[in-house]
Amino acid sequence: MVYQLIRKFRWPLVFATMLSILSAAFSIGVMVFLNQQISKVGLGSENYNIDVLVFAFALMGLGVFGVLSQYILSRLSAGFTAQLRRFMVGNVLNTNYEGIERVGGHRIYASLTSDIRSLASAFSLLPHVAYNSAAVILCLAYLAYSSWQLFVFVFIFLTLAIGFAQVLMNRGMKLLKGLRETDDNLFNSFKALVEGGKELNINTNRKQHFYKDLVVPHVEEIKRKSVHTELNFIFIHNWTNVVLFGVMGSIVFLAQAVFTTVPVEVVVGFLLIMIYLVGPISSLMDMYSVVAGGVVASKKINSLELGTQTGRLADHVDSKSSELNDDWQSLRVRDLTYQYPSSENEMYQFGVGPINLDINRGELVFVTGGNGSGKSTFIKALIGLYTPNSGQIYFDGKCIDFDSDREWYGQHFSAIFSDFYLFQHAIGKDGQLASDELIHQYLTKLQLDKKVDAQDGELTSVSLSHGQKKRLALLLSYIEDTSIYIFDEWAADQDPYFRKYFYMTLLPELKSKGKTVIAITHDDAYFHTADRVLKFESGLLVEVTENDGKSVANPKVEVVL
Ligand SMILES: Nc1ncnc2c1ncn2[C@@H]1O[C@H](COP(=O)(O)OP(=O)(O)OP(=O)(O)O)[C@@H](O)[C@H]1O
Repeated sequence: MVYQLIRKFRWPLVFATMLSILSAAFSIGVMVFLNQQISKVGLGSENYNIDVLVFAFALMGLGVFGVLSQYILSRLSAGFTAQLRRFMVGNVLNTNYEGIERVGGHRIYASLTSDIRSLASAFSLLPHVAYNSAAVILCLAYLAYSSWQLFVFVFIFLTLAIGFAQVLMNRGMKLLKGLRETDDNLFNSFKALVEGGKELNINTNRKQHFYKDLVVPHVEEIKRKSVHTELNFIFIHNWTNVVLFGVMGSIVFLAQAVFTTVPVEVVVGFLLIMIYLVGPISSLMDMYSVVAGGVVASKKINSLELGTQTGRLADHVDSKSSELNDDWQSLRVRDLTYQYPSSENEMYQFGVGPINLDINRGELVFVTGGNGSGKSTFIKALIGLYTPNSGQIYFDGKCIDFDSDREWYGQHFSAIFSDFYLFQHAIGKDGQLASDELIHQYLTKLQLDKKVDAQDGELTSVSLSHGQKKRLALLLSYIEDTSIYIFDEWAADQDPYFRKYFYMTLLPELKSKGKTVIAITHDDAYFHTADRVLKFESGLLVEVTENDGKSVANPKVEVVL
């Protein structure tokens, strides 16, 4: 994913790099020019005015190309970061729910924040890397030109020194990887800190345990690993300095004892360039930690495999591909099974099915069963949030292919899960924000008109009780106006009055409009209002009770397509 993005920016990156190299060439040019001028000190120069003009021109080039490359670079870096954010969010949105659940919210959040930052920093350094590399290469070329004997010595010395630094660099990469892994744990703690705010606030023992046994060990581990990693890069930095000054000292001593034929001004020029080289080489070594951090971040983002489950990788959000089937008449489930993927933390893998079931247009179906019997799991597989391991779902005879039809098929459902998230914008079937008038009608219907208002399709307040929030979620579902409604224990938080209103008025009303309702519920007092009650036990559909009271144990459905 990151590689694709870098490819997208390759031409502006090449342009900024070229400008950086030009800027480097000018700075080396100034150095070389000054070096040559030193030899004229005390002798006078015939071309004095021309020399001053050339120098002024070189300074101008240095400034202009410097500013230009830095400006293009900052624009490029901001553009890359923005594109990376869009890419990441787009790919999270285009990733199957299963994939999101597998990765875990905290890991996605960690990537959205720390990995994007690390990558953007590394990306913005690329032209600086080019600048400094160019400076080093040009300097070495000039050194070779001024004295090949001294250059051969410098080259061998530097090659050996870089070889040793490489060992430290590889170690640094490993340390950075380890450091990044601990970030995920810390983000998990941050998630608990925010989401478990109430529980932590009320319970001092829990607060203590959370702080001392969960957060502090993670923070300390990060501190320890950071110091360790930093120490590695400090070694690299100082090793570089020692090597460079070592080379300079050796040149001076070798010039006295071995290379006695090399003129003094060549040795002085050589040293001048070497002193200049300290800057670019040290910068390159310092940048290595940032670039390596970017490589680690890129690998981390790729390991999430966002968007790859759907085969799409994009900086946009997929939209409905074709017209919905609003006239559908039957939804048939055949031998459907779904098993959660294995994980280290789970004692066993829960699965549902094989399940056979026919649901007709306009039916009111209740799903019941003990906690953990698989009701929600089945519903998630039914509506395409989970991909069944085997079996088929036929929507009006069309066998749903979860690779190509998932998006389209999912559009026929509006769902309120027990752990729902309440969005503030009401979006209609046409994808547009609903009119405030329509929102008001539903606010009145759901007895929230005194608490909530609407402005340009947005609910003005969602600071409500949990039961009231669920009513707002119902309002959003109404406005979505799909043909199938899924309610996962919707009435569980409602007062007796509203619970009755839900079962006796709202659900029959939806049915009378031709909507199909599948509601997970434990409210047996209202089971008689449903057309059918499906009972789950240990992942299996064990009983179907028809509204005439007829009960069918272990129902087998005739396959009629
Ligand atoms: N994300 C998950 N990963 C792995 N296993 C899961 C996951 N979610 C649920 N399970 C397993 O599936 C089983 C059934 O969960 P499910 O949510 O379908 O039950 P349910 O019938 O809806 O229960 P409840 O009435 O308590 O909501 C659980 O006991 C659990 O072992």
